[in-house]
Order: sequence, then C-alpha cells, then structure tokens
Amino acid sequence: MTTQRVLVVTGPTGSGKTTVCRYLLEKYQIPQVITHTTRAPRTGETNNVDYYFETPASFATKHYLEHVTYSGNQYGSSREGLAAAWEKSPLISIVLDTAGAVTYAEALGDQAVIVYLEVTEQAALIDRLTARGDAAERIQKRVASDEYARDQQLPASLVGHAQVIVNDDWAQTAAALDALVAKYRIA
Ligand SMILES: Nc1ncnc2c1ncn2[C@@H]1O[C@H](COP(=O)(O)OP(=O)(O)OP(=O)(O)O)[C@@H](O)[C@H]1O
Ligand SMILES: Nc1nc2c(ncn2[C@@H]2O[C@H](COP(=O)(O)O)[C@@H](O)[C@H]2O)c(=O)[nH]1
Repeated sequence: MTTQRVLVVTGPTGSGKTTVCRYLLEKYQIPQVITHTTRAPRTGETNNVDYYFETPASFATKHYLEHVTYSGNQYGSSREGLAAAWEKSPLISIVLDTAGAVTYAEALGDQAVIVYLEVTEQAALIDRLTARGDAAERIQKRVASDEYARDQQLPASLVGHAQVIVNDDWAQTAAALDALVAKYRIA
C-alpha cells in the first residue's frame, strides 16, 4: 500500500511557506491542505482556496487535529481537510506555524515530513511582508507577537527531524524542493 505523507512547511512569517506550497502544486500537482482561520482575507486571497475564512463562532464548530492562536487570530487544520487532500494524492502539503509542525510530527510520526524555511537576514522578512502588501500596522503587530519570535528558530523537538531550507535565493530553494519531491513522490 502507498504510504500517505504530508510535507509540513513551517518557518517564520514571510519566509516563503505559501510560495513553496504554490510551487509544489503548480510543478508537481501536490495538493495543499486548506486550513481555517479567523483572520481577514488579504487582497487577492479567496475563501475555500487560500483558507476557509471563519468567524469565531464558525471556527469553533470544526474538528481540529491542531489549532493555534497566531498574532491574535485563530488558525486550525482539520482531520477532514487532511483526509480530503490524501484522497487526491498520497503526497500533499500544508503550511503551519512551528507549534502546528510539532503537533503534526507527534501525531503523524514519519508520515509528516517537516520542512523548516529560514531566511538569513531577519530584515528581509519584513521587506517581503511589505512587498506582499501587508499593512504596516499588521506587520508591526505580528513582529511584536510571541509567535513571531518563537518561529525564528526550529523547535528543539524537530532538530534532526526537519529538513532546513534557506530561502534566500529562489533558484536554490526550488532545487532543494525538487530533490525533496524526488525522494517522496511516487511517479
Ligand atoms: N526566495 C525569495 N526571494 C524573494 N522573495 C520571496 C522569496 N520567496 C518568497 N518570496 C516572497 O516573500 C513574500 C512572503 O512569502 P510567503 O507569503 O510565501 O511567506 P509565508 O511564509 O507564507 O508568510 P506568512 O507566514 O506570513 O503567511 C511573498 O511576496 C513572496 O513572493
Ligand atoms: N498551527 C497552524 N498554523 C497555521 C495554520 N494555518 C496557517 N498557519 C500559520 O499561521 C501563521 C500566520 O498565517 P498568515 O496566513 O496569517 O500569514 C503562519 O505561520 C502560518 O503558517 C493552521 O491550521 N495551524
């Protein structure tokens, strides 16, 4: 039987997690698990595609494998969402903060392939969030959050289990992703 795996893409805000999953979808047709959030959509984001955008009341009705608060908003990934993505392909991806990545590693063991993205210069993260169109007040609130500081490091429990990719240069990141997919994708 084919082993079902999920590429858990984690790392600091602005490190490129969403960009990586988009690349995996477009180049390799690797489906991404859609997660739930109470934050407002950014310009260009679509409900049921980028997230299931929820009210606090509707967020509370779902069945989560894990859920977190990140910079004042709630985020959660459902068991149903994971199963629905695995119905499409044995290899899928998900974007999580580092707390979520730790939970996935604990809950799924070797089925969770953890990829930690980092960027050498922290200032580049802020530049990237600004270039993405995030409002200055939102960036300031995020940078001041405990979650922002926490996600700058790979959690101790994932050291030795996670593949670290330095996403300074996209061509190098793409090459690292191609090698990762070659290892786990069933042709
Ligand atoms: N290697 C790179 N070089 C320059 N810009 C990049 C690179 N990778 C991603 N970006 C850009 O950085 C911005 C942030 O990327 P992305 O939204 O993928 O980050 P993220 O980790 O998902 O952020 P968040 O956790 O805040 O949602 C985007 O505008 C993206 O196009
Ligand atoms: N633990 C979880 N983290 C999640 C989930 N969905 C997204 N995220 C992470 O939240 C922050 C903020 O996301 P943003 O889209 O507002 O920039 C980021 O680190 C995401 O990776 C989830 O279901 N669980």
